[in-house]
Amino acid sequence: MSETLKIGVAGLGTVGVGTLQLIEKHYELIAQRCGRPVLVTAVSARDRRKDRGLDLSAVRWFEDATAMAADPDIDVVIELIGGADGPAKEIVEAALSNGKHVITANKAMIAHHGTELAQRAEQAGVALACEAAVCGGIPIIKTLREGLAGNAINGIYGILNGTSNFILSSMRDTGREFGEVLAEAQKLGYAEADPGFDIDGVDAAHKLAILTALAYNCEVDFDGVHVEGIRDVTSLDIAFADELGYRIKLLGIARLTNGGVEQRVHPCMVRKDAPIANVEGVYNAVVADGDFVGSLLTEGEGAGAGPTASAVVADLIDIARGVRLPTFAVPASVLDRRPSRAMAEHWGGYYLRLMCVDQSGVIADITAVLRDEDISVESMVQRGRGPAGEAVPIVITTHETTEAGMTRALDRIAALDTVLESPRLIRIEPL
Ligand SMILES: NC(=O)C1=CN([C@@H]2O[C@H](COP(=O)(O)OP(=O)(O)OC[C@H]3O[C@@H](n4cnc5c(N)ncnc54)[C@H](O)[C@@H]3O)[C@@H](O)[C@H]2O)C=CC1
Ligand SMILES: N[C@@H](CC=O)C(=O)O
Ligand code: NA
Repeated sequence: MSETLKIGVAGLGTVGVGTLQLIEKHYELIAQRCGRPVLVTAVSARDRRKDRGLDLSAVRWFEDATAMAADPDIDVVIELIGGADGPAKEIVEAALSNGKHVITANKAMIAHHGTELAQRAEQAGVALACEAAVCGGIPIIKTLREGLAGNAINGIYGILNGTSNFILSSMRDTGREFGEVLAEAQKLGYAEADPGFDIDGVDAAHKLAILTALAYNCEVDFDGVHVEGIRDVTSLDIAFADELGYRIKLLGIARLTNGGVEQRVHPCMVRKDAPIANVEGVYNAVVADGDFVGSLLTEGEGAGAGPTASAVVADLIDIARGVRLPTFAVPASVLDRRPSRAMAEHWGGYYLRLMCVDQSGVIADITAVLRDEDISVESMVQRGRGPAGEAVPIVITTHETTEAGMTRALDRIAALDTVLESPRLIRIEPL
């Protein structure tokens, strides 16, 4: 067997601990598959005294992870700290400039600096691998870069955030409140250090920006993603969706447009019988439509220690085997720049929920605004009879129309005296 591959791991939280456990448990299996032993010889985290249930007695401890990244006795640095900038980026840059391969689960960093870091890795002749950064255990980067390499990708969409899918599924199935389910996702190790990234759609947008670069050979453009999260999705909307034959899912969607690319993350109404509607809990799924392969759905756990460690170690095994692949589907130096399509140009159906005073003329006023914007109503439901002055929900679904017209209509509807709360809008996605 050839020489041992020596690993330094920065960050020993959910993913770091899971990765060390996997490498320890499958030491023999990994050595067999790589034709050489793979050993964690150094680690760095914030608190040395913390009990992580790991035996670190034979491993060098670095207080300064950047020093670890520069240590001549380490071949591969695994960055599992998180954050687009700060220590994580410094460590990765130090590792690359010292000629070390890097593996990272850090989607925020790749979404913001992926093109530049991949170029640095290529110049240094080392790997920068990030399978764990997108959809945890699903090998979606490998799928796009390798398995579908012969296809032009017509479109790609998916459930890209485990925490928000867990919240939406649990709210629907158990009637539990948003906050309570989020706390459980945090306890299970699914959520980001700042869970706002999960529930406001930012984490899904990080992943979508990476998938777009892989699918369309373009630079990673996080700022080009339209982002909305699930904070405003209520149990009432979930119940109305069910009644109308839909489920609410937070989706990331990317498509080529004329000369550009459309990238959007927002809650969607999807028909209950669509495969993606039945992906529940912490599971993620990605549907890629290739021109020769057709539609391909991959599904698996998108967060948590085990699935994420599985992806980290898959990258590690590639490196140990001597496989050298670019971070994206083409070398970073030849990635194109593609302009993003504005959300105002979106064309689709809409679900609107309005909380209105229960009096005559209300519906006529609302439909008059929709008529003025040439928006055609598909269905309308009013529930209950409220006591005088109390709000009752009116739910409207529309045929396809423009986002710009819908935004103008909603501004006027929100200003009506009989509409008591901000209107809720959820886009209907025909998948
Ligand atoms: N938790 C999950 O399910 C998944 C997480 N990720 C990503 O993996 C990365 C790590 O996530 P988690 O393990 O959940 O986070 P975590 O918060 O559980 O762990 C972070 C670790 O980094 C250490 N750390 C912080 N600053 C440091 C520094 N300056 N030097 C050395 N260590 C430092 C902390 O002590 C802690 O051990 C993040 O980029 C996250 O987005 C990716 C996929 C799934
Ligand atoms: N917080 C993320 C973790 C995995 O990327 C999620 O919930 O999906
Ligand atoms: Na993955």
